[in-house]
Amino acid sequence: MLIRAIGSRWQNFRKVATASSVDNEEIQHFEKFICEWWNEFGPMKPLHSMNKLRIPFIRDGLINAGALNHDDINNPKILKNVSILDVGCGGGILSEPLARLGSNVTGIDASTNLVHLAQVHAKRNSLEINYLATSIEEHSSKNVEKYDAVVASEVLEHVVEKEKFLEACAKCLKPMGSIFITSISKTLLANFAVIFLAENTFQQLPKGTHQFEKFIEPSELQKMLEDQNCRTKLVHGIVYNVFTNNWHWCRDTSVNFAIQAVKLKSK
Ligand SMILES: C[S@@+](CC[C@H](N)C(=O)[O-])C[C@H]1O[C@@H](n2cnc3c(N)ncnc32)[C@H](O)[C@@H]1O
Repeated sequence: MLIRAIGSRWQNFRKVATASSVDNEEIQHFEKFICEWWNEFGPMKPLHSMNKLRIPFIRDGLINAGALNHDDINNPKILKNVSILDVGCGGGILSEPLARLGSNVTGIDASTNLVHLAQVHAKRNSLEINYLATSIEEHSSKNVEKYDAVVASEVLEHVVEKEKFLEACAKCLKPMGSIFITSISKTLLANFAVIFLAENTFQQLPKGTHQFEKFIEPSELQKMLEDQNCRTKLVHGIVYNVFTNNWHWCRDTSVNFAIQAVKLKSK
């Protein structure tokens, strides 16, 4: 009885002490690959190849959500009037092409070392990106309704306290702004495809990158977004070919998926 009471107190204490979405073991895991982050054929190669799919997804999602001026549609810097927060930006694989499309990108990550890498890499490529080593909870406390779009790509499956994470993401978003998320579904098929095949068998991803318990089904994510006043606009399934390192859209969302949701105006 006493042990159970102490155990429950300890759990509550831990919840308060770690009142953040950051799992430090995850951050340490990603920092191991810092030297190879920008190697297109290295351990982060699926993130590099995923850009072919997720950049048009974000760009077209913003066009369809009416976030762009009509005059900008044919401009190579099509996103020039759009402010984007890239949450869990890592070394900047997604932030950089978004900045090349003209958008005003802020990238945040819980890893100071990865943010430093991102800063150095952007500078070398003459890109102006505002990178910050911080948590989304901290950032959202000072940047309420600041961004036209918030992106969290391949991050949610590494986060604890997903509701808190999404609440903070939504807080940073302007009303009628879009949140774009890509993640992994909590299904046995995803466990097999991502952990057994991609990680353990073909080693297309570093072993130990994913834990099944942290995956989330799109329907559960949609519900959490609704709770933050964000209405789902699009849900796509994504399939990764481990042999060709190519990503494709598909109907089936039971392994990888992408969601765009729009923050409604407050009632
Ligand atoms: C798989 S990488 C994705 C990086 C980037 N989004 C991309 O697609 O190129 C996951 C990143 O999320 C960061 N991360 C994990 N949990 C986080 C959290 N709770 N808050 C902020 N960053 C987090 C890690 O440090 C890592 O850089």
